[in-house]
Amino acid sequence: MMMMMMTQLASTFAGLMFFFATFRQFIPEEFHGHIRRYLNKLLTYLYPYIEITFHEYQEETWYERSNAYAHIERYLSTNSSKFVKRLKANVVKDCKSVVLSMDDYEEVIDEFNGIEVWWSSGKTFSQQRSWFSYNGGGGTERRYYKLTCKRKHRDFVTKVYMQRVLDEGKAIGVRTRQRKLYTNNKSENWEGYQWKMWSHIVFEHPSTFDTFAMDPKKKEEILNDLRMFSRSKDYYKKVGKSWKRGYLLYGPPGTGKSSMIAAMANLLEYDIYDLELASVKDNTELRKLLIDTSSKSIIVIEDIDCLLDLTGQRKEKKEGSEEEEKDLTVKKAKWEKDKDKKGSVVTLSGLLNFVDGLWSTCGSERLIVFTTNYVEKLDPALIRRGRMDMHIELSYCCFEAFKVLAKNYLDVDSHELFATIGQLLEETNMTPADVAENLMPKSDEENVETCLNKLIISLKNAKEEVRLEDTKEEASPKAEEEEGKNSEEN
Ligand SMILES: Nc1ncnc2c1ncn2[C@@H]1O[C@H](COP(=O)(O)OP(=O)(O)OP(=O)(O)O)[C@@H](O)[C@H]1O
Repeated sequence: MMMMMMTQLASTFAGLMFFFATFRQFIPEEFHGHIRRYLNKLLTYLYPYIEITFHEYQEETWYERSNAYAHIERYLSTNSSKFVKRLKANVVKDCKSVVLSMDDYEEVIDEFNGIEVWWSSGKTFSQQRSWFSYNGGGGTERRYYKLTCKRKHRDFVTKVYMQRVLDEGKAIGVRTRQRKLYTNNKSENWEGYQWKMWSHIVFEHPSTFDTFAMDPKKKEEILNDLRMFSRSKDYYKKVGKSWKRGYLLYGPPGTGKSSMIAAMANLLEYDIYDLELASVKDNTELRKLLIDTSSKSIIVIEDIDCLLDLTGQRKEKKEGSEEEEKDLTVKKAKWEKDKDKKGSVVTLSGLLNFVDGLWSTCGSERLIVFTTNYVEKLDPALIRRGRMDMHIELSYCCFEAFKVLAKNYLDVDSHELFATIGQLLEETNMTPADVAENLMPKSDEENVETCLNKLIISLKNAKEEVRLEDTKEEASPKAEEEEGKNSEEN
């Protein structure tokens, strides 16, 4: 109602201004100044309000949602939703709660320190298409909030009241934030109804550093590094570095690289962007994806070794074991097939720029994590300190790591079979994933002892397999020698 009245007053005044503009040529020049002054006075009398508009996307940063808009949205959802007639509902936290916000073209009155302000929501349409808010009809929807207050309260509203709205909106955002796991879409789908560069689901991985099995000293070191990073905003500014840090996680499959990334995200309360490089067409697309990531996030590129070998820019290639080479060949073939199917031409230099080029400084408080099973295959330029600041080796299960898994899976801190298991873990390699699988009870009949015994049998089998393998390898050169001798004699 109030808004309607104000709109009518505004249009009355606009009519007067139009009248003045149309007939100004018939009015002597010397009266123009006076008329304008009187019209301004009349404006203050007829329409003693000011309006401030907050757009969802700023013109100059079209790719970035305005923080102010998001803070206002949350503030209004929390403070005013009970006074609004039409609401929009968002279901959050695994369908357990509903967040209500003002629907388009709704109005609400807010009061602070005895001063009233009026908020309204609306949207405009532009013919220009963008990646963000496509309305399906060839144009773009751009939402905004409009704040109206009395002209005499301008200073109070713009300084004190608005600061309160932004601070409260930000705090609500921190309290209710649902963390997200993003994956990149193919660029053909970046324009179109509801399509964006990244799709997401709610991130609710249970992995934490408490449940993560590794040497406790190493774990503590990583925890300290992460905590230090997250509170070093000022330090990074002081030393002139952008606030980001690179982690290289390497080790055989099943040693916990993905679980550690989830634990990192849970510790710091960051979102995860899981970047599938094979779907990225070229370096320009890679940069656009980077720009569209938010702060407080972890950008993950898994199996980085595949990409680098295919670009043919690797400086140094070390031979791995036969099995490793075979595994890598299979992975590369799969990657190449995906890449060809999706037409990806991301290069090493594109990736280096992604990690620490000029564009990488947009946003802040970001971790970039590469994972690989073959660290020795990587281009040294990619993993030098400064790009990948911390190199973390995730390896086969040691006794300390086993104790964490025994606690997680069987809820035991000690047992008489622990000594045997400790001994076997020293003598043979088993990944934490395999140890965990053995420790997990598969039926009600399985108890702590049966599970520990299951693990002992698996460890013994693995040890025996290695022994047989070694004996075969030792025997084969001898057999070849014998064969050689025999053929010479014949
Ligand atoms: N260090 C660990 N601590 C606790 N659980 C682990 C650990 N490593 C592996 N696991 C268990 O094994 C499963 C597989 O591990 P994960 O996927 O993290 O390994 P990965 O190193 O990322 O493997 P890949 O290289 O094949 O992607 C996890 O779901 C987790 O349950």
